[in-house]
Amino acid sequence: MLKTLLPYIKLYRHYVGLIILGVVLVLMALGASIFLLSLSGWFLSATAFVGVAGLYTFNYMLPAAGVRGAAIIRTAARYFERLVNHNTTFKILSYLRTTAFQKILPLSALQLQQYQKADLLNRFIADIDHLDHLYLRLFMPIISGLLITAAIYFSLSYFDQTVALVITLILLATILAVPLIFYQAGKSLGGQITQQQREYRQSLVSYLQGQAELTLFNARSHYRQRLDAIEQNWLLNQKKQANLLSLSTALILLIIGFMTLLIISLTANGIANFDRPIIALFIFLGLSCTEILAPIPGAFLFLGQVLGSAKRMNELMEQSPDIIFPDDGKVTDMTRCNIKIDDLAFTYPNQPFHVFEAVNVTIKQGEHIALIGKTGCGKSTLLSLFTRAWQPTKGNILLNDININQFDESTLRQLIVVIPQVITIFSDTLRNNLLIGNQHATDEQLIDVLRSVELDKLIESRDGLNLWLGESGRALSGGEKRRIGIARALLHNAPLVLMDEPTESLDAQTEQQILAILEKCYSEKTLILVTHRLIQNTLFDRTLMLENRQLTEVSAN
Ligand SMILES: Nc1ncnc2c1ncn2[C@@H]1O[C@H](COP(=O)(O)OP(=O)(O)OP(=O)(O)O)[C@@H](O)[C@H]1O
Repeated sequence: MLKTLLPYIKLYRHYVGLIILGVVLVLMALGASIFLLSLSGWFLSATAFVGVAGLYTFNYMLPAAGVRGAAIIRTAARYFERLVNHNTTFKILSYLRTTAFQKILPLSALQLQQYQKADLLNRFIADIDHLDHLYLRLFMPIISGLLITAAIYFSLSYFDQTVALVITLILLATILAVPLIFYQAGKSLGGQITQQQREYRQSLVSYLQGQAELTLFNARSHYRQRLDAIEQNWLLNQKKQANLLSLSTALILLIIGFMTLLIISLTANGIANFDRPIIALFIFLGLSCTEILAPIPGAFLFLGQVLGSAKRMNELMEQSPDIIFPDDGKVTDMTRCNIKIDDLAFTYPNQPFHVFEAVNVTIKQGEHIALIGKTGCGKSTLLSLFTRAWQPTKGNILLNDININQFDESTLRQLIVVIPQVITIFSDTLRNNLLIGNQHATDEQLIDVLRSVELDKLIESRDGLNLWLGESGRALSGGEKRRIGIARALLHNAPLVLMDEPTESLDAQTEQQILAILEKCYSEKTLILVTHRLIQNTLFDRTLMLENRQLTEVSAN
């Protein structure tokens, strides 16, 4: 168990200061709460004992001030404790998400292929969220519970050693033993809930995405029934978990009740040389211990779920990338790029057929190539070999006469810019969507680039570069999204431009406009543009066709 959780516990070293502050605030809130209830109990019974005669002799002011002070400290400490501990949790979670993302980023397409997108998303959202239980629900209540128990022992032993020892032992036994019982009770349930949540999310995404196919093949209601069955089982297990949680609360109340009875019987004959109201102080203190014990069984009840999530995250994060870039790669002229493809062959793993074999071609610096071929002939695959998303089965790709395996990652990324088929627009401003192309670009450069791709109208709006593009760029047309893609590529300023069907599904007029923009902006760059049909345009110097696993030249424009 510790081995599974260790990577996440280690993260806490980055936040030691905040964690100590959190523990101090929890202790203050708990301490003030216990002090408040015990003092109030003593105060009430002390005033009852002194009766009317006490009006002139009893000092009401001091305990009243103590009660008020403790109430104020409790409220303030609880507020700041929530603030600090939730803030720390968010920081830990965001660090974890960033670290996890950095770990999976270098994984090859082959390694990522084993995970469904919905599964990856579920790991990033639900599994990482579960890990916040570790800090907020597990470590914090246990650590603060043990520390406050020690404080109770030392304070009470001033009044009576035996009662102090009994209360401390009951508290310690509950803090240490009850969690183990509920951990065992909830372990397999937690694992099942994590698994069912994952299964449900994946199936739901597939169900929503596959509506058209499911309807066409009359499989919608069958699939829906399967989805409902998973949901029912998931809800059933959540109900069992909630029942266990209620049982744990009942058990804690039983322990507190038992402890209170024990305190009454031990203190019935008075405590040492102290007045009788001190008995009330002990009883109320016993009752207030509910605050220490209440969160503890619940923490361990969810531990099974936390462990399940930690295992799934570990599995993802422990992978090492199978495509390695050298640290000290070769250097080259970053302003130009010629290409030599030498005897290149590629087969997807576990597939019986080559996508292509023995591909040989030389492309000069500044040449513009149209790469055509039927759907599924391997055009996108060829482009993905340039970026090293996949490793060729045989042969080499050379840029500026250097094998791409010999460049470090940053050099290769600076040499190549890819404009994919689908341009991803983030739910962010126009500026931030463009800065993806070059983090250091100035506003002037962004505006120039937008003019080059004829998107001036976007900056003419009231918000200018702060224009909010909305989720997936909903406010933009298909053609405008492609232009944003070209604008990003222009900002990246790489000498080799790879474009995957940039005019697919656009009308003929917009297609011509986009090609004109490419001709204007990329006259000096080496360009390979993938399309599945022949495009007659002055942009292209040559057209290459991928057919029957071979690359052949079609014609010179
Ligand atoms: N990850 C993968 N694993 C296995 N086979 C794949 C994978 N990706 C693509 N393929 C297969 O490899 C072949 C080439 O696919 P690719 O996407 O490169 O074709 P394409 O020419 O770009 O097609 P389109 O014009 O439709 O985009 C296809 O038969 C496809 O089914």
